Amino acid sequence: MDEDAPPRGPFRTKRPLVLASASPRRQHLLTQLGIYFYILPCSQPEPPPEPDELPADYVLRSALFKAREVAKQRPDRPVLGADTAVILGDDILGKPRNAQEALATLQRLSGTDHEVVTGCALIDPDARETHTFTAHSTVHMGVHSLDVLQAYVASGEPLDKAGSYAIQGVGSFLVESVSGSYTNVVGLPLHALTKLLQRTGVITPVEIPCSAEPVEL
Ligand SMILES: Cc1cn([C@H]2C[C@H](O)[C@@H](COP(=O)(O)OP(=O)(O)OP(=O)(O)O)O2)c(=O)[nH]c1=O
Repeated sequence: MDEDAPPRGPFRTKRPLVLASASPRRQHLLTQLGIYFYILPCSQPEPPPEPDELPADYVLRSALFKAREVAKQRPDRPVLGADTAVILGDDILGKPRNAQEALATLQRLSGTDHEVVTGCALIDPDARETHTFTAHSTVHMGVHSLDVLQAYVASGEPLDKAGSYAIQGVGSFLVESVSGSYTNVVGLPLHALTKLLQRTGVITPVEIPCSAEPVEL
């Protein structure tokens, strides 16, 4: 990226970060904010949950794992890792292994409330600090017939999504309501993340020339 490039949104990127993610959704979420970043997915498979590991502890551990693996390759830049899981009862639901598992998951989620938790880890080499946090959202799924769920699975969208659905995609029809951050369900809690990126100087608000006329409300 051209680090002198003009800002594309409300933030100027002062320290381009490395996004340790292969998720097109995470890449899109940062891009839509106009934040400049490099993409360097973690080449190692994320660790599975430990027995009885709390969901928030797991997604944090997984996000840290991804960030630390990529930071080994880019020790000079801030590195952001993230991990999102759908929690139903005591089960941590990641991405389905196949269409059958995706359908079974969606049948379990139908008509219920479930949690979506995302862990984020930002490694800041300049400050020699690692920042971590989790964000929780509650999703209420409507009741859907087996035929509809089978047709949704056949679309292929569920196969690379935690919980076997994409709230931002075709799967939006499944969701009756969300409490908490919507972007957290997609894969990055942008409200909390942009606060952290500002605190660490990765981004700053774009300066508005004082000559700019105030917007007539
Ligand atoms: C619940 C939900 C998940 N997802 C996606 C976001 C993530 O890409 C994926 C969660 O799996 P993750 O393991 O968090 O991420 P990933 O494997 O896709 O990418 P990486 O590990 O390289 O960062 O599910 C949606 O796109 N929409 C949704 O509504």
